[in-house]
Amino acid sequence: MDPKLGRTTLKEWVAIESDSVQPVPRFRQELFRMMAVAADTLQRLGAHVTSVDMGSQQLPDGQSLPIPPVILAELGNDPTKGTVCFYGHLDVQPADQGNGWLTDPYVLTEVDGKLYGRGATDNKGPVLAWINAVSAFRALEQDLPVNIKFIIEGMEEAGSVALEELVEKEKNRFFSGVDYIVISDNLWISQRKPAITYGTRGNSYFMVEVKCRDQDFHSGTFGGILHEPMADLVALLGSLVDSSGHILVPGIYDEVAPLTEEEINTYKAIHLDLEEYRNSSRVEKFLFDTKEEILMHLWRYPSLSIHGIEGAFDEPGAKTVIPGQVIGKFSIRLVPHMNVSVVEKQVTRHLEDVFSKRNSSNKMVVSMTLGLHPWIANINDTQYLAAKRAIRTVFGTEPDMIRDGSTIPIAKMFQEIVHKSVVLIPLGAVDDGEHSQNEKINRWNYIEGTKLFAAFFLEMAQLH
Ligand SMILES: NCCCC(=O)N[C@@H](Cc1c[nH]cn1)C(=O)O
Ligand SMILES: [Zn+2]
Ligand SMILES: [Zn+2]
Repeated sequence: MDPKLGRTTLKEWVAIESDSVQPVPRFRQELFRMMAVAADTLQRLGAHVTSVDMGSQQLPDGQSLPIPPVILAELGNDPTKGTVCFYGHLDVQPADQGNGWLTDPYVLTEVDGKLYGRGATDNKGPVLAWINAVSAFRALEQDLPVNIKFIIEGMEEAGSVALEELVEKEKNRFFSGVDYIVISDNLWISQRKPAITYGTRGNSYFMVEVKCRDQDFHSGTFGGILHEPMADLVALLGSLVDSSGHILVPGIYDEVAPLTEEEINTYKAIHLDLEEYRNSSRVEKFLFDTKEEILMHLWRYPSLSIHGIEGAFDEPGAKTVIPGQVIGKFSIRLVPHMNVSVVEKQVTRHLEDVFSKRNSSNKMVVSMTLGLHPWIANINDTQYLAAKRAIRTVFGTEPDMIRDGSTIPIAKMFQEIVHKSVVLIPLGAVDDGEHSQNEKINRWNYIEGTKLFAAFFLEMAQLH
């Protein structure tokens, strides 16, 4: 670490095992350490830093764990300048070297220009790139072209626990002077071409429980005389989506935004080598054959995925059990202008309808455990123009204007609560492997990404 500039390296950050997904005291300690290191880095840069106590988290097993603080930091408060707020997270997904990693996930390791390590791209690298960009102005003894704020959390991978309440609370204080919000927590759609993201899908996560009793049965003793919970559940799950990916819940497509010719042209403009995409994903055939259809079904149409069955026998071997109670888990990715509570009603009504036709004596309970709204931005907002110009300067090309099929709940929260324009400026390449084994960020992306953020500050200052 450079004591004067507060410069920290990605290697130091990756070495901190800030896993927020596994709720165990050791990782929580690491998360607290991570947030303390980040707060210290920002302080050394000259930022005014507040580490907000987020209280504790009640787990389903009765255990309580402390939530790492959220960092709110401010650099500059010149009223003649625009204020850009950067959101990032420093927690990571679990990583276990025994589980397919070729290097130690917590030791940043360079191989052929690729920096491997958990959190390298999601999201420690991009947070540090933003800090490095600020630090570059400091090193050159130049005034920052814009006022900068940071909101950095440590629980994103666990669902951003308690963050919405904090954003609500800080709406008229920390966020009052903010003009624009930048998030860099997703990927390009290509290996080399930069992108700007203007929309994400939402997600409604469902659990459907089918219960006969709270104990399993022997299938020799009871098989043939029971309404088996698993058979009910498989029928319920099988009623949700057909083999072409079309969702069978009545009314689910009613509110989906109509497709315009202009929108189709935006998909045509994106360069996506389908063959390369298919090969790198190691998938023999997708549901759709054209680039436009693939992009539309990832970004602007809903999809339904079945994730798992709790209580099912899933071990190797041939146990002759009839599970007494099972819980099916599935989710629907939502798109503009679908509504979370309408979807909840449609899904519940559909499952009740299918279940009632089975005349089963089991009990079925449907619950929506997560309702995250889709987000879409106005790409004519100033910061989109600034990001495009900065990309032209640093990369010498026009960006792909993309949406993301996954969900970044904080984007919609900022839009709804803070009422500020949000842009996603990803730095990582399509093959960075967020959440997967051997996550990496390319050295080139990390360095050019830092330059991109610095160029973005300058463009924002001109356009504000
Ligand atoms: N490329 C950004 C990925 C962010 C991400 O993985 N978000 C999760 C959030 C979520 C949605 N439902 C439950 N968690 C995602 O699965 O989209
Ligand atoms: Zn992330
Ligand atoms: Zn993630």
